[in-house]
Amino acid sequence: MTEFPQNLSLILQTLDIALAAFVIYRLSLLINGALAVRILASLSLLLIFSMAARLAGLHTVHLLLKAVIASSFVALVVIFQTDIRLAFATMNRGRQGKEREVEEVDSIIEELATAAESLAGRQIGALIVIERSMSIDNFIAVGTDIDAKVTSELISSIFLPYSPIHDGAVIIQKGKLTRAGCFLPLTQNPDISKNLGTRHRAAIGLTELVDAVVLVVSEETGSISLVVGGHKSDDLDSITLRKVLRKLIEPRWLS
Ligand SMILES: Nc1ncnc2c1ncn2[C@@H]1O[C@H](COP(=O)(O)OP(=O)(O)OP(=O)(O)O)[C@@H](O)[C@H]1O
Repeated sequence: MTEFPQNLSLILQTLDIALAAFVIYRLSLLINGALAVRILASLSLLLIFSMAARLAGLHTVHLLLKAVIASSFVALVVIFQTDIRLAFATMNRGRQGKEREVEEVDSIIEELATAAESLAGRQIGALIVIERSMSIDNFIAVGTDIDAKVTSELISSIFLPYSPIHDGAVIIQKGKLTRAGCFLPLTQNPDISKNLGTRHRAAIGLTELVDAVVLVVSEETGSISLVVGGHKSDDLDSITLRKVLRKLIEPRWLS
C-alpha cells in the first residue's frame, strides 16, 4: 500500500531534476543565440514551465525557474542595451519630429495668413490652393513650376498685378509652393449665384473634386474666404482665418 506514494515521489523527483536540466540546457542555447525572438520564446516557455511546476508541486524546478525568470529581465536589459538605447533615441526623435512638424505648419499658416491680409489690404485678388490628402495634379492646368519655401513675400509678389504669373492660382503641396498661374476647374453647380466671379467659382470647382483647401482674396471687396468641399466661408478676420486654417491643415499633409 505504501509503495504507490513512494514510486510517485521518485517519479516526481526524477521529473524535477529532468526539468531543471532542461531549463539549464535551454538557457545555454539562449546564451549562444542572440535573437530577441528566441529569447522571448524561451522566456515564455520558462513561464509556462514555472506555472506547470508549481501546479505539479515540483518545488525545486519552480524555485529554479522563478529565480531564472527574475534574473532574465536584468540579463535582457544588459544583452539588449544597445537596442534599448536605440529604441529610446527613436522615440525621442519621433517626439521631436512631431514638434518640428507642428512648428512648420504654424509657420506656413502664418505666412499664408500674412500674405492674404497684406493682399486684401491692397485689394489685390489671390487664389491659393493647399493640397491635403488627395492629389490635385490631375485637376490643375498650365502654371509655372516654382518649388520654393512658402513665404508671405513670395505669395504677395506673385499676385502683384505686374507679375507675369499673377493670373490663376498658387499651389501649396507638401509644405512647398510648387506652382503659380494655375487654372482650376470651374464649378458647374447651377445653384451658385450668377454674380459670383470666376476666381471664386474656380475655388469651389476644385474643392468639389478634391479635399484641398482654397484661400481666396477678393480683388473687388478685399475680403478673405476659405473654400472646402465646395463650401465658402467669407469675410474671415485675422484670428478666425488662422484658427480655421489650423483646424483644416494637419502636419502630415505638409511634410
Ligand atoms: N479657372 C480659373 N482658375 C484659376 N484662376 C482663375 C480662374 N478663372 C479666373 N481666375 C482668376 O480670377 C481672376 C478673375 O476674377 P473674377 O473677377 O472673375 O472673379 P471674382 O470671383 O469676382 O473675384 P474678385 O472678387 O477677386 O473680383 C482672373 O484674373 C484669374 O486670376
